[in-house]
This record gives sequence, C-alpha cells and structure tokens, in this order.
Amino acid sequence: MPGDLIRIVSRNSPMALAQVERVRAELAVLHPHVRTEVLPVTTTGDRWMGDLAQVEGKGAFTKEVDAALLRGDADLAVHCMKDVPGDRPIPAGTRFAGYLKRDDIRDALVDPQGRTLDQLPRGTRIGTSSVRRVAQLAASHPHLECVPIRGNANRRLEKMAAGDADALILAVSGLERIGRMDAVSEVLTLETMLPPIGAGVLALQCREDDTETTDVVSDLGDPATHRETSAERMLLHVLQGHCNSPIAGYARTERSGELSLRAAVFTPDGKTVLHAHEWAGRLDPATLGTSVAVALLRQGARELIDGIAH
Ligand SMILES: NCc1[nH]cc(CCC(=O)O)c1CC(=O)O
Repeated sequence: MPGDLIRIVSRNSPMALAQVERVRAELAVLHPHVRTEVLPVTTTGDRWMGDLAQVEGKGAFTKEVDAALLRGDADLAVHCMKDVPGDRPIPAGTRFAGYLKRDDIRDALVDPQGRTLDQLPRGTRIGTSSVRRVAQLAASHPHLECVPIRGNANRRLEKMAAGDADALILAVSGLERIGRMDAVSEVLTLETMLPPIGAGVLALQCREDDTETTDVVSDLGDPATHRETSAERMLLHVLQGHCNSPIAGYARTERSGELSLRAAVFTPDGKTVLHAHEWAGRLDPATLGTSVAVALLRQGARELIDGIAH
C-alpha cells in the first residue's frame, strides 16, 4: 500500500458511513497528507431481515467487511465494537489498531408523541429485537409489549412511521451519527437500560502485517476508551456471550482515573437479573473483565446464557 492512501471499508448504512466520515475527519487533522477512499459493502446482516441467530449471529454485520480487509481490497475497517462478536477471536490476520474516543453509551426512547417510557400506556408496541433491551423493559415496564424490528436505524424509523411499532429503543450514539437526535423523546438512564458491551465505541481494524496503516491510524486511538473496551470485551469473552445473549455492561473511567466495570445478565422475561460491579484497583482492564465475569458466573450466568437458543 502506498503510504499516502488508506482505503476504508465499512457497512453501507447511513450510520456506518457517518462513522467513516468521523475517521476521515480525524485522520485529516492528524495526518493531512494521507488520502482516503471509502469502500461501502452490504453485509448479510443488512440483507437478512429475520432472526440474526439464523445467520451466524452478530458476525453477520462484520463478515463481509473483514473479508474485504483480508483480501486487500481495503486497508482499514471501521466497526461498531458492539457488533463485533465476543464469543470468538477477531478474524486471524487482523488486529485492532485503536478505538476512537467513546460516544454516548446510553439508549434512547423514540416515541413520535414525545412521551417518556413511564408515560407510555399499557400495550404500547416497542420495536426492538435486542434481547438485552427486551429483558430490561420486561423488568422495568412489564405492561409494554416488545415487537421484533430489524434493519438499520433509518429503516427502523421508517418502519415505525409505517406502523410496524409505536415506539423504538435505539442507541443515542447511532441517532447522533445519522443526525436524528430530534427523534429522541427520552434518553434512558443507565439504571433503566444498561448498555451493551462496546456501546458507542468505533474500532479501527487493520491487517496484522500492515504496520504502515496500523501506525497511522493508531494515532486516532483514545487510551481511556481502549482500557474500557479491553475490560468489557474480556467480560464478554469469559461469559462466552453470543448474538442472542441478554448481557449488558459498561466500564467507566472514574474521575480518580480508576476503572470500574458494571455488568448484568438477564433472563429474557427480566425476572432474573444478575449484577456485578467492581473497581480495578491494581488489576489491569482485562483482569477486571475476567473478575466481573467470574462474579456473574458464580451467580449462575452460564445457565442464563446457555438457556437461550442461538
Ligand atoms: N445493532 C446495530 C447497532 N450497532 C451499533 C449501534 C449504535 C452505535 C454504537 O453503539 O456504536 C447500533 C444501533 C442501535 O443499537 O441503536
């Protein structure tokens, strides 16, 4: 690869393309001589509108992007960390060169009538296919009904407008990226809706042997986001969470600089919630992730995770 051109591969959804624009803008500041090209690809996850578990789970959003990187059609892949499978290693021959500074990690309610979650009447149909969101809504608002909805965020907003759902739960960061914060009726607290592992984190993935691109893009990496992501990903790895796992959790860099990791595992009906929260102290981020995962396993997390078909 000539050192002055970086070809970036990404999903072709409006959200993914906005993510690439952020990478290009940050690169333009730090490395103004580097030119970029964008290679948008459609993934299985974008095409398939059924249950994700039937198309190899979350890898459905990353497989084609990874393949283009490994083939050498592109030099850099930009992934939502939340969509990168946690129960298997990242594709051999690739590595993460860095993680951009984390965006908002919270979920939001999108209600066309502008109500909050507490104001929604019994039977309101909330469009979400996420077991994590379904379980937490069942726990806090059992009188609401969740209906499956798939497609990228723009498509979900269209489907809601067409009557497929009365309201949606979507990530704040995603809505910011597609310029639709106007649709948000309530940003949910972390108490109501604990975010998924990797929420709001964009990962920069390179070929392992491409030290040139790795060196350039690693300058975009944010150290605090890296620590938080390391802790969260190790938690997911130890729990062997799959695409259909009701696992939530987030690591936070406290004002003291110390890392803390909070996580929960649910049954889909929200009736059982396992919870753990630990501070790193002298532990490195990955060991903190392991420790919190073990704390959840001691409470029976394995049975909850394996109890769900995937
Ligand atoms: N499942 C799709 C997806 N992957 C990442 C985000 C949000 C952005 C992020 O957390 O990086 C979204 C949309 C959503 O869940 O509302």
